[in-house]
Amino acid sequence: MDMEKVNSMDFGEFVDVFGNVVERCPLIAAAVWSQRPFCNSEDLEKHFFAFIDALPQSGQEGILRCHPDLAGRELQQGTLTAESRREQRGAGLMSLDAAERLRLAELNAQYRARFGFPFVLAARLSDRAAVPGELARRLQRPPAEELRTALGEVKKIGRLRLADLLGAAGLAGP
Ligand SMILES: NC(=O)N[C@H]1NC(=O)NC1=O
Repeated sequence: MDMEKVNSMDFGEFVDVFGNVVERCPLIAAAVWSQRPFCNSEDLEKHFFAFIDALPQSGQEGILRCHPDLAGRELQQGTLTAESRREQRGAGLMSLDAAERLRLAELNAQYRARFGFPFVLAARLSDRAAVPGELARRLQRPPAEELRTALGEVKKIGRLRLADLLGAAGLAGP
């Protein structure tokens, strides 16, 4: 999909296509649409990230809270978004054994209790073997530092999702 196509999208189409670049936060795509035209994919990405950076802490924490746990209840219940499902499956989080699932559930709960938002990690850049160690490590960090790290992961996820969308031949159109 080229930028000309992106820049020609009406509001509804843009939000349909880019609404989950940030997990369950279509409001961000809705706000970014107003900034068009975009000169290239980096420019488009910059607007998504600038919106996140400009939010007060409560809004940034709200974005994190829109993310499903890794290997959590929504994965078990089949209620993940298509993007999250693909990412979690790719990292092997759909094939954990019972002990691994329990360990992650405990760590996720500890993390949420400490910071007040779920543990967020770009699953496509990690894997099932690395996630528990990374979670345990980040559990020890000071809250302000951890908020910055978690938002950095949201941006990594968004960058990969944008690349999928902009590279997708099926969406290129005539
Ligand atoms: N909790 C969390 O990190 N969730 C996410 N990570 C990812 O790569 N996709 C998600 O939904």
